[in-house]
Amino acid sequence: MSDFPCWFPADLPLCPLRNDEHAWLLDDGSLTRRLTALADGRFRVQPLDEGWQALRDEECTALGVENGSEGWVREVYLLGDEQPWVFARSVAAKAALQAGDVPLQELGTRSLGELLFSDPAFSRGGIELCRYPAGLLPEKVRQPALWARRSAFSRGPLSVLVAEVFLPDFWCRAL
Ligand SMILES: C=C(O[C@@H]1C=C(C(=O)O)C=C[C@H]1O)C(=O)O
Repeated sequence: MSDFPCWFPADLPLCPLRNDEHAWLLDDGSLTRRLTALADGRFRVQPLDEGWQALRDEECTALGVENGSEGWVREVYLLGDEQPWVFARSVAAKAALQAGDVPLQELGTRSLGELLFSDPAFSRGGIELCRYPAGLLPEKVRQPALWARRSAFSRGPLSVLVAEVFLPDFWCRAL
């Protein structure tokens, strides 16, 4: 299996998702809000890794910057009932972030979704899907072929690319 994600547009005519998977992966509202409701309020964001790093090539392509560009990388678990339900990796290019006023680096345990969805100036690009490579997941939740989605939230020159991998404990609760 490849160790980089092969994203494809979610609106392909032959979408391979089951209906219940489709309803979660293609919902374009705030995932934070939906998970909070599913967990009856017992939802929180647990930061795993945050910092300036070289972005992956597929991320640079999606953000329209040169391969090898630096950016802010934020990896978190979205926990429901204290279980990791979603692994999320959000990235933005350094130059665009430093030129604007979006405090991605200061979020900590605050949900990025709250920030993005509270600012109507952000618009969301199309959703892409993939079976996420196991090797890119934290060891605790590592397994092959989990469904993931990604989309970019843009405001002026800034794009924040958010990838979300839906973990088995989530599907146990959601289905
Ligand atoms: C994009 C959203 O934000 C969520 C919250 C994140 C965070 O705090 O880092 C990351 C990705 C999302 O799962 C959302 O709620 O829809």
